[in-house]
Amino acid sequence: MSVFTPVPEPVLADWLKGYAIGRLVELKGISAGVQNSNFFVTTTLGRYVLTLFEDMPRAELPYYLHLMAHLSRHGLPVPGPIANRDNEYLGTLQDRPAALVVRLSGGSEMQPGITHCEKVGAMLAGLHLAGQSYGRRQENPRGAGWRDATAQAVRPFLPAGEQALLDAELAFQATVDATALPAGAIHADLFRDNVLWDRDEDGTPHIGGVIDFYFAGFDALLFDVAVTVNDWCTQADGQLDPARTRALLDAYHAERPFGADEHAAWPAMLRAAALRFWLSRAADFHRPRSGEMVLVKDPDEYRDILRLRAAGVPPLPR
Ligand SMILES: Nc1ncnc2c1ncn2[C@@H]1O[C@H](COP(=O)(O)OP(=O)(O)O)[C@@H](O)[C@H]1O
Ligand SMILES: N[C@@H](CCOP(=O)(O)O)C(=O)O
Repeated sequence: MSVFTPVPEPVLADWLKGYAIGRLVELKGISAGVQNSNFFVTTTLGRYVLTLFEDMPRAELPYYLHLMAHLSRHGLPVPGPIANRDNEYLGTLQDRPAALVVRLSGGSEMQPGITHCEKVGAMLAGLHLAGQSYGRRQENPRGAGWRDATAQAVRPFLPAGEQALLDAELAFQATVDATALPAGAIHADLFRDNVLWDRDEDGTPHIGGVIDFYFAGFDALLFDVAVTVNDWCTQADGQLDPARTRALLDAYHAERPFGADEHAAWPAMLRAAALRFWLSRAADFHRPRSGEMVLVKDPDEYRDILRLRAAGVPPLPR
């Protein structure tokens, strides 16, 4: 469920007077998503998505909204935020920080093929290249500090075998210096449900939109590639699908070639990315947010992916 805070139509109609996007025609809650309250808003001038931020510190939100504006200005299919008549992206609605962004077309593809993976690889490289000129900096909110604190919180809930896996992985990651890798603004959650697909007239899929930048931050670009590969290129048994993995990485490499330091760090980054989602899912599973119905994703999937990546991975393209 994704509407934690209801918005009555008359309240929204009044709030929209602070914008230059016409009058409210339709308001509809969105059932996907787990973090915030989201609505489709149609006005006499266009189609938008309204987000009420439920748990996120207000001071951190401008980083995400300005990043979306920056990427959109660079021609990427990222929803541009809408400024109000005070020229601000961030407002307040129902006592929550709130923002409107452009509604993009398309739907997610949960069973991607080679063409999808190629396009996602090229898109991710585009995001990273455009992000290099983004002037703001905010650390990855799910970086090393969060990882260590979450591991300590979750560890007591895990069976002995999983505790051993966690301890070994934390010890391994402590030896990895990701700060030396090429870095910049990363999406950090480019899962299949955060890309919207459209079709060309001949039926070829193309990316209509990349959404959900609310885990973005400054970190190693290769970590973002690893997060993306672990979701888009993993088979049902947890192993990487060789053809999809190659398609995604080749397409990325063609836009932003991987360096020697990235070749060396690749196995560690795939493991770090798997650990990050094992931990967040395990935390949601064992310590759910109280008073809310939230979708909890399966932590075991990423525990198994972590085990498999630690056993060996194919190299990056050269
Ligand atoms: N700009 C957008 N254009 C079209 N649909 C969107 C847009 N932003 C969000 N959505 C829809 O809303 C859903 C939830 O958004 P998401 O950002 O993933 O929520 P949450 O932050 O709560 O996880 C998405 O799955 C998508 O269907
Ligand atoms: N992609 C993450 C969950 C993040 O939720 P989102 O709906 O905000 O993308 C996972 O799969 O664990």
